[in-house]
Amino acid sequence: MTGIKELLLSRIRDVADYPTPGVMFKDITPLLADPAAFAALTDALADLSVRSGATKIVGLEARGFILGAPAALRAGVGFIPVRKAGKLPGATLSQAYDLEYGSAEIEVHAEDLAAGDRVMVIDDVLATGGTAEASLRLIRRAGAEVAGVAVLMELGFLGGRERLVPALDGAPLEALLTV
Ligand SMILES: O=P(O)(O)OC[C@H]1O[C@H](OP(=O)(O)OP(=O)(O)O)[C@H](O)[C@@H]1O
Ligand SMILES: Nc1ncnc2[nH]cnc12
Repeated sequence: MTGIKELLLSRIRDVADYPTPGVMFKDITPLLADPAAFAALTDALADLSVRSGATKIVGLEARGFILGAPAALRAGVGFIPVRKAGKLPGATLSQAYDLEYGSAEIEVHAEDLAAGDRVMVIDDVLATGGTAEASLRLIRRAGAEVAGVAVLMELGFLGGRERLVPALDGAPLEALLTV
């Protein structure tokens, strides 16, 4: 394990039975409160985005905003928020999906993505892969190309990678940590 992985892992807190019984919640707030860990994470995500040739970064609400926005600034590309339904004021594309603990619908401003864009999706956790998969559908429906998905942490036992890899169609799934 490299130094950065140890640092990031040490700043993620396990919270049992949150938000529902049986879920082990991975809380990234201690990592965000540590500027050295947050900077190392931002640099790693930005580096993956630059290497993938991404021209835009999509962040998935809400924790994907916290990680994706500084990574976009660092990478020198635009940041596009994919939000839970009903939060964006303009014309949107919508996609429904299932979560580890519920179901939801995400949206993007239709005008934010177009043919010629190459998009890296950033989020904190890959669990079942439902959120990320839905975001890939939105990106492609907008006419843009998927550069990859980059997450801080993959929960391997939930099978998100197996779900997402076919949907990625050859683009990389990068997880800085796997548990
Ligand atoms: O791989 P999946 O099973 O789709 O789960 C992963 C998603 O779930 C969490 O977000 P959540 O919807 O809880 O929203 P939040 O970031 O606003 O807390 C997490 O931040 C990912 O976006
Ligand atoms: N166990 C978990 N911890 C943190 N975020 C999540 N999103 C989905 N499952 C999660």
